[in-house]
Amino acid sequence: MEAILSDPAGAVIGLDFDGTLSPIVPDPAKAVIHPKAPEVLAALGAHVLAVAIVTGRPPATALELGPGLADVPGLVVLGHYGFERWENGRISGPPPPAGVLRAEAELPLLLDKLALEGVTVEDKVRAVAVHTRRSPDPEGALARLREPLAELAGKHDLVVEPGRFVLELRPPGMDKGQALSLFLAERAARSVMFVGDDLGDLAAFAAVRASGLPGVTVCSGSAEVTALAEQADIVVDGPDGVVALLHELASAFSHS
Ligand SMILES: O=P(O)(O)OC[C@H]1O[C@H](O[C@H]2O[C@H](CO)[C@@H](O)[C@H](O)[C@H]2O)[C@H](O)[C@@H](O)[C@@H]1O
Repeated sequence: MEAILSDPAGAVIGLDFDGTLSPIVPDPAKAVIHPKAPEVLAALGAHVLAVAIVTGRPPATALELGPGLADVPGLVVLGHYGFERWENGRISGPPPPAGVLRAEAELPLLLDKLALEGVTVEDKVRAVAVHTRRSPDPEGALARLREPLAELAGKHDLVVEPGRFVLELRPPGMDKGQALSLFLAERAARSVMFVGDDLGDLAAFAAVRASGLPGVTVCSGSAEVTALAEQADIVVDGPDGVVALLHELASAFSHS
């Protein structure tokens, strides 16, 4: 934190979206960014080298669920775990892999056979997520889905990314760690902070450590995920705690 405070112009602030900037809600389509997050990110963006949102969401969805984010100075959104990038109003990325469409086409039959109530599918074009949060037994449904979804993913050259009551089928070859490492190198960052809440953020924590830069890892804590808190330098209380921490940082910058 010392390095970030003394040289903000060299700092990259990386943040996850769901569970970090946006409180967890039962329906993924109804998630919305914490009302104070865009303003505090804009305040930070005015001082640091870059603010980067590194998320499993498509960048366009993160921006849609986060009105005001597009105005954060210099914001970059590394969506789909880094496969798709939004910057200066433009989205770039490789073509979506064919395997996702094929796997998605097989999902209805697979889910019918398992007869799991309340399991929902989120089509993200470059990935497909199977959610159990709205099932009467979210943990049980997740356990019954693990093996068949791993088989389906393997058949279509995809990998399974586990998250908070979700299993996501997505292409291999990129994760939040790689996305963050590439971004730090591209910007010649001199320090880094990464804030996350879920298992997919462990790779970004590892990238902070592997970068060799002065870095700090922050967990947006929840009762649902404990593995990340164990690896974090700082644990705060969910998105409210994240916004409070970012606010403190922005205030420190504006008073120095
Ligand atoms: O990398 P992230 O920004 O954390 O995105 C990970 C996944 O988040 C979303 O699902 C999670 O949030 C939902 C809304 O609060 C919640 O209903 C769900 O249970 C969580 O798993 C999103 O829907 C996925 O596509 C993202 O990959």
